[in-house]
Amino acid sequence: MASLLIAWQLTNKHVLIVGGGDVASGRIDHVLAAGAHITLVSPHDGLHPLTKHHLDTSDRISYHDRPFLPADLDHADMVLTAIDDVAVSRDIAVRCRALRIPVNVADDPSFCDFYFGSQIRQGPLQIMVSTNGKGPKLANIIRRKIEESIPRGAGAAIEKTGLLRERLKERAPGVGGDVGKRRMKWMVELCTAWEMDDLALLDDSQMERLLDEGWEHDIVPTPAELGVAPVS
Ligand SMILES: C[C@@]1(CC(=O)O)c2cc3[nH]c(cc4nc(cc5[nH]c(cc(n2)[C@H]1CCC(=O)O)[C@@](C)(CC(=O)O)[C@@H]5CCC(=O)O)C(CC(=O)O)=C4CCC(=O)O)c(CCC(=O)O)c3CC(=O)O
Ligand SMILES: NC(=O)C1=CN([C@@H]2O[C@H](COP(=O)(O)OP(=O)(O)OC[C@H]3O[C@@H](n4cnc5c(N)ncnc54)[C@H](O)[C@@H]3O)[C@@H](O)[C@H]2O)C=CC1
Repeated sequence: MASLLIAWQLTNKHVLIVGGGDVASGRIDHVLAAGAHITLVSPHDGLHPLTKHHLDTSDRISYHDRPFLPADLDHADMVLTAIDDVAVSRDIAVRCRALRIPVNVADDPSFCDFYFGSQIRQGPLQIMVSTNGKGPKLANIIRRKIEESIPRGAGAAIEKTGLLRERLKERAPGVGGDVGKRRMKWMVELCTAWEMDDLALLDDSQMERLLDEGWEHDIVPTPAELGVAPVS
């Protein structure tokens, strides 16, 4: 079976991480990037230097210097185990299943509700390569190849497009219906007609003109018409 690929929103949710070694330090990175609060349970003598660094630098981690206790699962929205004790890992996973808490078990895929993947983050651009558990090292190698081929302006273009879509929704508010259809059609035409590098260069006033001269007249001006010029 394939898996469902989604971008799970974790802002202000509570994630329990059990274990503080090499694998856990990577999990902490990803979970902090997603804006969640972390409870980390792991004896201090097994902490990886990167885990210690996270503890020193983030105020979103509550740390407990001890082995896992079942009460740690109270109030957890998600649980990640990354420990070198498969019996404990599986016990935690079974408890999570009973409580219907989604769980990832780093050392036993058959107990995972979801897998991690090899990730790229460039501003709002997020790419994850998954081999569905078959070949994590190959996921890493493929991710590096993809990284090399991402257009340089992609992150900035997405950022600007996000701002433009917000302004468009302020100007033409409403969810769904005719206004939704019209907004989507215009955004599709704009993103198709413009190069990513041009979108990345849009400044505040050009964005306003794009809405005044483009959206209001149901046309898509060219970058040159708005004075958007790539630096040569
Ligand atoms: C199922 C999954 C569950 C999960 O962790 O969510 C899982 C499971 C296991 N990994 C193991 C080993 C290794 N994992 C890596 C690396 C990564 N593993 C990651 C994800 C996943 N690993 C999920 C599926 C991913 C997918 O679908 O493709 C990555 C992509 C993401 C991340 O962990 O953040 C990250 C690269 C991050 C990056 O590059 O960015 C390396 C390479 C290295 O260390 O250099 C090795 C050694 C080489 C090898 O085995 O390939 C073992 C022990 C196997 C054994 O004992 O023999 C198990 C358990 C098992 O398979 O039984
Ligand atoms: N999914 C993946 O990508 C990968 C998974 N693994 C597997 O993941 C597991 C963790 O790997 P590493 O981080 O490299 O191991 P590690 O040995 O560096 O770290 C294990 C951590 O778990 C802690 N721990 C052990 N028992 C605990 C308990 N009962 N409660 C709380 N904390 C406990 C230890 O103190 C230590 O901090 C291993 O079983 C390994 O085989 C390894 C590489 C990649």
